[in-house]
Amino acid sequence: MDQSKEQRILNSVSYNAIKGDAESVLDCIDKYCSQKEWAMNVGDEKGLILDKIVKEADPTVALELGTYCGYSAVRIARLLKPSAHLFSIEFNAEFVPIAKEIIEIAGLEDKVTILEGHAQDIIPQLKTKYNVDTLDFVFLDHWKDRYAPDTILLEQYGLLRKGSILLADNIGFPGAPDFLKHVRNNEHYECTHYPSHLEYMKAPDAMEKAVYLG
Ligand SMILES: Cc1ncnc2c1ncn2[C@@H]1O[C@H](/C=C/CNC(=O)c2cc(-c3ccc(F)cc3)cc(O)c2O)C[C@H]1O
Ligand SMILES: [Mg+2]
Repeated sequence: MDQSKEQRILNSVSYNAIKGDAESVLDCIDKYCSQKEWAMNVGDEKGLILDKIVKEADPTVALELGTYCGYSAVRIARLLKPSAHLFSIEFNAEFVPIAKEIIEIAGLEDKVTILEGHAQDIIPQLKTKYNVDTLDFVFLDHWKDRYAPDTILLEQYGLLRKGSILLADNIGFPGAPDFLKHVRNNEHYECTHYPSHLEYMKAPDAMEKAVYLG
């Protein structure tokens, strides 16, 4: 059975990246996905916006929805302070081992825990099973129609605190209209829009930051 695109991305990282060097892992994936096979990583341009918001948040506990190959997990985890941790939720059993391997090549396996399952099943367990109090930063990059319901779950399970920062990918394309409707014109959120471009393409895209006000 020939390999998947995600397996080919891992092969490229495993062969070309410098072990323990997160930047070289990111560069390798960006190079492969812009020159060989497009893939839905947040990419280098929107990645700079992600970096900026993560640095601003300086989170102790961060959550990512939609690990995929682990590109944004590496992007986030490389900026975390020693005591900080990233939980990343992924339900596709094919992607989990690939992401784990890519995160390990980046030398960040101690900073990231991949939780295998559907976000709607895992979010309710974060406090009880994973000893999370509240989340300082959340990166939403999973199925776009899940952004809104999963944000509401985070609220309902008391996982957001005054100042928790949500950052959502693909607000431009494929778009997440329900999420935007939920956070904009909502007294509990302060939103900022970041126009950008689709990963590895010229097409427009955007990210939205929504700070929870309590
Ligand atoms: C609910 C839930 N729980 C756990 N994992 C979940 C989940 N929903 C998706 N996931 C996992 O996240 C990943 C899914 C991400 C969805 N992202 C996308 O569909 C996506 C699509 C595009 C795109 C742009 C232009 C085009 F022409 C075509 C596609 C670009 C992107 O940046 C994307 O994130 C993988 C999946 O297994
Ligand atoms: Mg995305």
